[in-house]
Amino acid sequence: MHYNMEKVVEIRDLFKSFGDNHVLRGVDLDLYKGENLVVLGKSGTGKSVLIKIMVGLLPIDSGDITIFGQSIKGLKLGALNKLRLRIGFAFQHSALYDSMTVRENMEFPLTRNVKGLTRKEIDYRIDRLLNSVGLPQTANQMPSELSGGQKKRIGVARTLVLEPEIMLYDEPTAGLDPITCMEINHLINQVREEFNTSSIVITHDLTCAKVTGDRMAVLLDGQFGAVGTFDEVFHAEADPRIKSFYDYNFIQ
Ligand SMILES: Nc1ncnc2c1ncn2[C@@H]1O[C@H](COP(=O)(O)OP(=O)(O)OP(=O)(O)O)[C@@H](O)[C@H]1O
Repeated sequence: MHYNMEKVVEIRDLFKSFGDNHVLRGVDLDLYKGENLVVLGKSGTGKSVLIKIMVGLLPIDSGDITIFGQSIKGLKLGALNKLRLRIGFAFQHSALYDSMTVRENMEFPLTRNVKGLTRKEIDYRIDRLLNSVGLPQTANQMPSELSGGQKKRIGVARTLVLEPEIMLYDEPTAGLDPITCMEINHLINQVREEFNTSSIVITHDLTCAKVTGDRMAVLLDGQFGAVGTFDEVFHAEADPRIKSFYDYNFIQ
């Protein structure tokens, strides 16, 4: 087991609706320190909504989320921004700025959020991360010159530049070929080892789930219907809704 029992995120009885669309209906979930937690669920079940609530981009209807022991409900903007800096969000579409080089892309969040760093310190952090993701040679390239997998790696490196304690990966392997998917899966595990992060990985990719996840949490009809290791969740007597998901998806 890679993680310990200290909770970094506690979600309790969380409700979120948009008009008549009752998306989250009493969600409970914990993220433990050092854990990779995979969130699975059909399209439109509310995975992204949950992540957006966590980083304060959407308000809570009722229930609560506690992050690093602090309730996010009613948090003032200053405190929310401080909390957000401890959470790294690796977007589905790596979201690099097309007009900036890789180095500039990484420098931008750093100089905007951390004051007083010297040129040497900035370069040291960027070079270290480019090495960690295996792409030191791309520093002066434009995003348009990178492959899809390389863009994802740079997206992860850019997220890590602020040294987050929690990483949120939104469909990290979407649109990649199977070999590149595997490289990204290994990168997610490597990031945990190297930077001591706790992570939530949202994915539809069961290979990604199996390789990266300590635990799976399956969102079904507004609640986590099953939470456990891959084998605990995907077994022969599982809920038919999970089995259909599993049969549809499973590769090996
Ligand atoms: N800002 C919003 N306003 C209104 N409805 C929204 C908003 N954001 C999300 N929804 C609705 O909430 C539901 C859940 O959306 P969400 O994006 O969380 O799904 P998801 O599980 O992440 O799906 P996918 O796997 O396709 O990314 C959808 O029905 C969506 O239309």
